[in-house]
Order: sequence, then structure tokens, then C-alpha cells
Amino acid sequence: MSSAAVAERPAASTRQRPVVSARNVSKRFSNGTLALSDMTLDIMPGEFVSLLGPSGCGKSTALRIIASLGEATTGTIDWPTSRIDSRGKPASSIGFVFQEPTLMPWRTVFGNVYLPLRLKGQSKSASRERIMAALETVGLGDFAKAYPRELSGGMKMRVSIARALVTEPAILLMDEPFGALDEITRQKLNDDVLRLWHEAGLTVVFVTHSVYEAAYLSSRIIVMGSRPGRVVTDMPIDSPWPRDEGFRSSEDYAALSRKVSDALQHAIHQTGEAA
Ligand SMILES: Nc1ncnc2c1ncn2[C@@H]1O[C@H](COP(=O)(O)OP(=O)(O)OP(=O)(O)O)[C@@H](O)[C@H]1O
Repeated sequence: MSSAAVAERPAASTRQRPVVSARNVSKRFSNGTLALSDMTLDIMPGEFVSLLGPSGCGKSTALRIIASLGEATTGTIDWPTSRIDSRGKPASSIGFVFQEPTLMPWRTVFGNVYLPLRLKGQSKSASRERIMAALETVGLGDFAKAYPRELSGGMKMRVSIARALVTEPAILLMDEPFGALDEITRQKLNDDVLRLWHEAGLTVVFVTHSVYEAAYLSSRIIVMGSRPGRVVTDMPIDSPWPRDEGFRSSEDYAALSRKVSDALQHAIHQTGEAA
């Protein structure tokens, strides 16, 4: 992938129906931990939304519930524009990128990206074109035959992104995907994700506890308070596009980062009903 960031910002329309809508979602784990409390949120088509909050505030829990990887204790998740499958889940609509690349070491890069299509019963030969297109998108077209052990941390994360994109999801959910990477690789992947978001017309929900990452990437930042997690501040981000090296060194970015940092501090000091 090229490191140049997007040329312009795709417009997220407020007249459209949300891709996903969470209403009064709470989550209490079986050990009694109240991770989320009354979280309400609409994600609109074309948005790049960051969920920003302190460690342990429930960001991953919220994302997993949105992805149907976990159940809400109370509240609802709706997918107003998606076809719902027999299990009540949005069919083919979600791509999920975990904190770790979670690749199968015994399979090649190609085999790892094939996995979600294999699970849908599609043959390898029929999937080849889509897999190669996904690998090209993340700049790994030449690495289809490589094994994970031959790749750097950033390349493994690219494979993980290709695996999420190969089903052509309506929404890409990313759970702090670059937290374990060095700063230069992280910045490069930030630029690449922005490019993908722009070129593929994706809707992205991105979990992070980095103020700087959220400020750089987002068209909207949801700031969550300390556990139990809920929306404390919902900030549309009006900073100009493109987001690139020029933006990174701009006064606009510094001012935005200060504003987001203040919002995070405010959210952390809201009294959480730790339970
Ligand atoms: N399966 C589980 N069982 C019990 N408690 C859990 C479980 N998963 C998460 N928790 C707890 O729920 C709270 C929220 O966790 P979560 O991982 O969603 O937070 P987070 O904001 O994503 O944290 P981080 O930024 O550190 O990844 C934490 O107190 C965590 O210990």
C-alpha cells in the first residue's frame, strides 16, 4: 500500500440509515464485572469512528458486541441496512481485525486470507481472484506463498486486514490493531487504513487508547469514560483532508490532539460506577 493518505474526505451522510445502531447496551460478565452501561450509538455509512477511552473502559467489549462476537446483557444492536442471517446476525457485513494478527502459522499468507471464504464454503480456485485482490490492496501481492514466520509484525497485520477485507464487508471493525507496532510502522499503517477507507468507501470503527491516532484518523471520535463504558463525548472531527505528513506536523493536528486529550481527561474523571 502507498503511504500517501487520502486526497479528500468521503462524506458521511446523516440522511442515510445507520449501518449499525446500538441502543442502551449494557454488559455484565459472569464474574459480576459491569463492562458497559447504557451505551447508545449509531454508526453512519462512510464514517471513520474511533472509540477512544482508557484501558479497561469496555472498548473491546463494545466492539465485540457490535460484531456479534459477544452478547449484550441488556439493550439491542440493529443492522438496519443489512441482510440478517438465520442466526439473527448480519450476513457478510462485518470485517474484524483483532489486536493480534491471529494468523495460522501452518498456512501461507494466501491460505490465511482464504479462511473466511473457506468457512463460507467457497472453493479455493473460485476465491483466488478475490484473495489476490485483497493482498494487492494491502501491498502484499508478492507474499501470497510466504508463511507468517517470514513476515514482519506490520506485514502480519496487513495479512489480518486483507483477511478482514476479502469478504467485502460493509463495515470494518478494528480492535486496537496497531498498538503492538513501532511508531513508524504504526503511522504507515494508519495512512494505509485511511487510503483503504477512502478507496473502498468503507465504514470503519477503530478502537484505540491513543489520542494522537484517534485525532489523525477519525471523522468522528466517541470518547468513553472509565468502566463501566458509555459514551461521554461524541466529537465530529472537522480537520481538513488529506491527513498526511503535512497534517501530522500542522498546528491544526496539535490543537485537535489537545482538544481530544482534554475530552478524554474529562471522560476519565466522570464518576464511573465501578462494579
Ligand atoms: N470475559 C470477561 N470476563 C470478565 N471480565 C471481562 C471479560 N472481558 C473483559 N472483562 C473486563 O471488562 C472490562 C472491559 O474490558 P475491555 O477489554 O472491553 O476494555 P478495553 O477498554 O478494551 O481495554 P484495553 O484498552 O486495555 O484493551 C475490564 O474490566 C475487563 O477486565
